[in-house]
Amino acid sequence: MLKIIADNKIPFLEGVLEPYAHISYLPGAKTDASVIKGADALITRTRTKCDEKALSDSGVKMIATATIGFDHIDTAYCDKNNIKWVNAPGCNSGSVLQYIAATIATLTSKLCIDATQQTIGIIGVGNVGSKVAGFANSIGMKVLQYDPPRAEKEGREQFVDLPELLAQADLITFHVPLQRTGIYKTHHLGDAAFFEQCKKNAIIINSSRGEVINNDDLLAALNKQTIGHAVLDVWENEPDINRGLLDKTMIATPHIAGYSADGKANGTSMSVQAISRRFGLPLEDWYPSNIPAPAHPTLQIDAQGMTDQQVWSKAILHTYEILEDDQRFRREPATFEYLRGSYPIRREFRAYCIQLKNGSERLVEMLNKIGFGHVELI
Ligand SMILES: NC(=O)c1ccc[n+]([C@@H]2O[C@H](COP(=O)([O-])OP(=O)(O)OC[C@H]3O[C@@H](n4cnc5c(N)ncnc54)[C@H](O)[C@@H]3O)[C@@H](O)[C@H]2O)c1
Ligand SMILES: O=C(O)[C@H](O)[C@H](O)COP(=O)(O)O
Repeated sequence: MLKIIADNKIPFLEGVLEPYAHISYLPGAKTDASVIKGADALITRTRTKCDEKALSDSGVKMIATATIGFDHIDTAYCDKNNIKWVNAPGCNSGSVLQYIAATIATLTSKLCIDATQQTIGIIGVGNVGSKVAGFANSIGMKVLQYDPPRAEKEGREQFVDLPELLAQADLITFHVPLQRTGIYKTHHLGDAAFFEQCKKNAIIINSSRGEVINNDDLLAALNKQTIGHAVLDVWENEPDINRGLLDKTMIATPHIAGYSADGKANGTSMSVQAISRRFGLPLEDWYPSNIPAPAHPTLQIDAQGMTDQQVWSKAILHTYEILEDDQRFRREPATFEYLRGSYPIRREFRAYCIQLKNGSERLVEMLNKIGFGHVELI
């Protein structure tokens, strides 16, 4: 019988593959060579290091990671050794969008900023970055996009170069993969020289990978007030993060930007479907049917006397109050992995209905563009 090892923190998976495979659920960080030996396939998260040390002599034929990022997989080793690997492109991009939207709603309110007067610089415009660009456009921000691999393929028209972005952007948000080498290297893309080129009050947001920013340089830039603020979901050396940097951040979370239930369901189903295709199982269309509904799926807003920004902020923060994650984390930063493993159910915008009293067609269109499931004037 097919033997599969799956990370025990992948939701919606239990019971699905059991009719066709012997499946063991193990903690991701402890899934090493000693337990992998003899398995045909792995279903992982980012915490399982899939490298030569773990895989050589294991017999593993396929690795499916239920995540967007795949920097925990030595893809060159896998390719050379005929181990098929797949990630789950875009699976939780809607969740990261919700994280960025909640960040913008929170910051604009805290700092009394009019979003329509702000320029956002997006570094990496793939699945997540393009959703962030669409959101920023829909709330009236000016958007600058930096993505050299795309610019090379598609032409430079919709992209700027990095110095231009850094000179103009009030908010800078990273959505690149972690690449340690090569012409498109992103490791420590955010370093001292990068922060020197930013506007003095620039807000840096990182929800991509911790190592994309040199955390010591970011802390120094915050201390020297070379930049204004930082919002971090990802950190160098997780879970043992730089506590000095944590203290200086405006919003801090333990790598949960992609943790919506929707994103996890997408990731799990993409992994199951890929395993199914590889091993000929009848689960090629499988998708979880048990995603919990939001506690309060309908929100009524009386827009009388409110600005558009107040309305969309209220709608966004109803779905995701990001400061609750921030506070939980700051209270006990040492519980980084526990907070991730016990993350509450969060549903994305599409699971919500917004009823607008005294609203306008313009606001309805804006909320629809943001991605709410249903928006109506009442
Ligand atoms: N915090 C979280 O929970 C969370 C959730 C999902 C994804 N992520 C991470 O977010 C990142 C983006 O995810 P995605 O789904 O948008 O990935 P993606 O592959 O769809 O897009 C990445 C984009 O970055 C561009 N890029 C590559 N090298 C670049 C460089 N040197 N400079 C600028 N742009 C460059 C690519 O051309 C591509 O368009 C990944 O690192 C992923 O692991 C984090
Ligand atoms: O790459 C991704 O998809 C995200 O970073 C994801 O949220 C990582 O989750 P993990 O596997 O670490 O639980």
